Amino acid sequence: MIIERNLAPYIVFAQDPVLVGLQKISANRERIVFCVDEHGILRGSLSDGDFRRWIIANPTSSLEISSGEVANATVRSAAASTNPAELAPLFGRGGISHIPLVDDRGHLVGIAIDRDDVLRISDREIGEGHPAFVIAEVGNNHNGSIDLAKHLVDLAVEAGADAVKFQLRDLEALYRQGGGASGGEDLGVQYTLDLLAKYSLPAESLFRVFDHARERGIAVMCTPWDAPSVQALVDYGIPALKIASADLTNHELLRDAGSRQVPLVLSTGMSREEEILETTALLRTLGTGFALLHCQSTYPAPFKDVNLAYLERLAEIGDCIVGYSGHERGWHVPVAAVARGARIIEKHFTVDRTMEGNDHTVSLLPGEFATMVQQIREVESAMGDASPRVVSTGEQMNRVNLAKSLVAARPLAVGEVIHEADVAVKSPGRGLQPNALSQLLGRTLRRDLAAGDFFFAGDLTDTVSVGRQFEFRRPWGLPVRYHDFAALIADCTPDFLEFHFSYKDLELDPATVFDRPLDMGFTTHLPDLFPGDFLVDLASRDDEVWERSIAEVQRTIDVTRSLKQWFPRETEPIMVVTMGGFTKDRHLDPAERPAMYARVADALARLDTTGVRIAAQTLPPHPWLMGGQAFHNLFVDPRDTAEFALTTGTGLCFDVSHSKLAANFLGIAFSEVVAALAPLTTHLHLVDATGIDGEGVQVGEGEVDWPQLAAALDELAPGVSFIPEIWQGHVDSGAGFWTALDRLEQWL
Ligand SMILES: C=C(OP(=O)(O)O)C(=O)O
Repeated sequence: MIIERNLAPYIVFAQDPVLVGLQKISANRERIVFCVDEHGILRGSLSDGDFRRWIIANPTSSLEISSGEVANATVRSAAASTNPAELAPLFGRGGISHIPLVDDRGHLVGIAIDRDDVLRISDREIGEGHPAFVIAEVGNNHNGSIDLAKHLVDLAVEAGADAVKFQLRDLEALYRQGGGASGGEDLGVQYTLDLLAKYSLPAESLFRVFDHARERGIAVMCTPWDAPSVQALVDYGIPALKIASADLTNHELLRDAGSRQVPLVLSTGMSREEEILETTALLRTLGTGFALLHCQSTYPAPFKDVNLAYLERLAEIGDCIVGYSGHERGWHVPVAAVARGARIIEKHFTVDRTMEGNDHTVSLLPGEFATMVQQIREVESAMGDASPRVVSTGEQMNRVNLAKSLVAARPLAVGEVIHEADVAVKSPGRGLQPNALSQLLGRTLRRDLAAGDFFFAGDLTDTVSVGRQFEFRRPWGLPVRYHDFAALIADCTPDFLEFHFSYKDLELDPATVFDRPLDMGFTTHLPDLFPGDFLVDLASRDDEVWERSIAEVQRTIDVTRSLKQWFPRETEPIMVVTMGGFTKDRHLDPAERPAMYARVADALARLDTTGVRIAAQTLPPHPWLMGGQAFHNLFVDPRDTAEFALTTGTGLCFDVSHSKLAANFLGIAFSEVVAALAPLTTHLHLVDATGIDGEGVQVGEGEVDWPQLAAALDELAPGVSFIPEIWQGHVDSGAGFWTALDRLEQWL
C-alpha cells in the first residue's frame, strides 16, 4: 500500500462537469477520482463504476451535470491518522483499492492506494511490464565541480539513462566528530572523510545541477545520508529518495524519509536477511512506496559474490519491486539482472576511471553506459512472455528452406491408397511435415504425383482446393513461377500473371517455358536474390554493389520485355522492383535517407526501361533478408516514399502487408499510409500483416481492416491491378491464393 499525498490528479470539484471528472480518471489511470467542495472537504468518489451506474439510471442526462451529483456520497473514508497496518484489511472488500484519508474536519488529505506493484518516479512507471529504470549514479564523481556534475547529467541523457543520482551529506550532522574531522578514526573512514570533505557539493550547488537535469528532461534522484539532507531534498521537491545500503538498518532515517510521500529506493548491500525483513516491515507501517535493490557492497565486487539468484528471493521476502545496484566490473551483470527480474538498475557513472575517489574505478564511462542501456533494452525485448511457442515469420521461411517434407517415393496415380513405401522424407520443407505421416498413410490419392512431388495438407482432406472464375472490379492476377503457372490457371482465368523470378529463371529461354501465347496480361517481379548471396541495392554507396544492382535490374527488364511476345495483350508490363536501402544491424538516421533516395533515382536514370513500367515496391521496416532480421530504410515511411514517387515519376507497387507493418512500426494510422500511397500506386500486392514483421499473412488473419482498405482503394486507386501475395500461397495447388481471393472478392 502507498499513501498518496499529491492529490491534484485525484480530485475534482463537486461543481465541475462530470466530463472533467472522467477526463481526470483517464489521465490518472487509477479508474477513480474524489469529489471535494470548494473548502477541500470530501463529498464522494467518482469511479468508472459510479459513472456507469449513474448513466444507466439516467440515460438521457447531459454530461454537463456536475460531478457532485454523480459522485457516490457514501464512499468509505478513514481518518488521516490511521496506521497503514489498520488500513490494509479494508482493501479488497467490495473491490476497494482506494481509501480517501480525511482530517478531523473532513478535508481530503491523502489517498491510501492498494498498490505496490508500480512505483512512480517523475513521469516514469516502474514495475512489471515496464522497461527497467536505469539510474546513472554520479554520486560524488563530479569531484566537487558543478560544471562536471552538469556535464555528467548531459552525458547520462545521451547514454539513455532514465535518472541521474547524486549523494547529499551534511558532514556536521553525519559524522560523530562533526565536519571533516577524522582524527582517531580507522584508516578507511579517514580516507572516506578526506574525500568527502574535498569533493562533496553542498545542497545549494547540487540543486543547480538538479535544475539542469530537469531542463534536460531526465529524472533526478539523490541519496540523503542524514536528516538535514532528507529535509533539504524534500524541500527541493526531489521525486524519489535513494537509501544507501549503509542506511538499511538506520530506522530513524528510514522513518523520516518514509514519511515524506516520495518513493524510496533502498539498497540491501552489507545487510543480513533479517535486517531486510525488519526494514520492509517498518516501511509498510509508513505507507510509502518502495523498491529494494540487491547489491554487493564491495568496490569492485567479485563476480562470485554477486549472487544474482538472490533477486528472486528478495522479491519474495520484500513483496515489492526489486532492482540491482551493481559495483562489479563491466555491465554484463546488470544486463543479466534485468533478465532475472530487476526493474531498476543503478550503476556508477564517470568520465574518467582514474580520477581520485573510490567510486570512479567501478564506474562505467558514458559509451559503456550507453551500451549497457542498449543491451538492457535488447534483453527486455528478448524476454517474451512464456506463452506457448509459435513460429515467427522468419522461422517459417527458414523452415521451408531447411526442414523436410513428405514426398512421393515413386510416381503415384489418382485413386491409389498411400502406403509407407510410397512416402519419403526429403528437403525442402514446403510440403507436409514428416510428423504427418500417420495421417497420410491409408488415404486415397485424388491427384497424380510424380516421384519427389510434395504431399500437402490438401491430401489429408476430401475437398480439393481449386481456383475458379473470380469477379473483381479491378484487374487481378496470380503470383506464379515458370514451373507452376500452368497448373494454377487450370481452373481460373486471371487477368494477368505476375512472374516472380528466381535468378535462375532469368537464364531460361522463355520458348522452353511457353508453348503458345497466352490471352492475358503479365507483370514481373525482380528476383529477391542473385548468385553469390547478392541483394540488389540501388541505394548502395559501394560502387561495385551499385553497378551490379543496376546491371541485374536491367537484365530483369530485358527478360520482362522479351516475355511480351508470349502475352500479346500486354503492351507495357509492370515490373516490381525492391529498390534496396537496407542495413543489417540497425535503421539509419532518417537524415540519411534523402541521399539514398537520390542514389536510387540516379540508378533508375541509368536504366533502359523502354516498354516496361517500373514499380517501386513499398517495404517493411524489418525484412527477412536471407532468413534473418534486417532493416529497411527506404520505401517504409509513406511520407518519403510518396515524395520519391512524385519527384521521380516512379509508380508504386503498394504492398499492403509491408506498409501495414511500416504503419505499426512508425505508430501512424494505416489509413494515413493508404491516403499517401494509393494515389501514386500503379500495382497492388494484397496480403495481411501482424505486428512489425509478420508479413505474408493470409487475408483476414492479420490486422488489416479490409473493408476500410477496399473502400479507400476504390476511391484513391480505382482500376489498379492486384495480386494476392500470400506467403506460400502457391503450395497445395494454390490453396492460399484461392482462400485469399475468396475473401477479397466480397470487398473488391
Ligand atoms: C551508496 C549508495 O548506494 P548503494 O548501497 O546501492 O551502493 C548510494 O545510494 O549512495
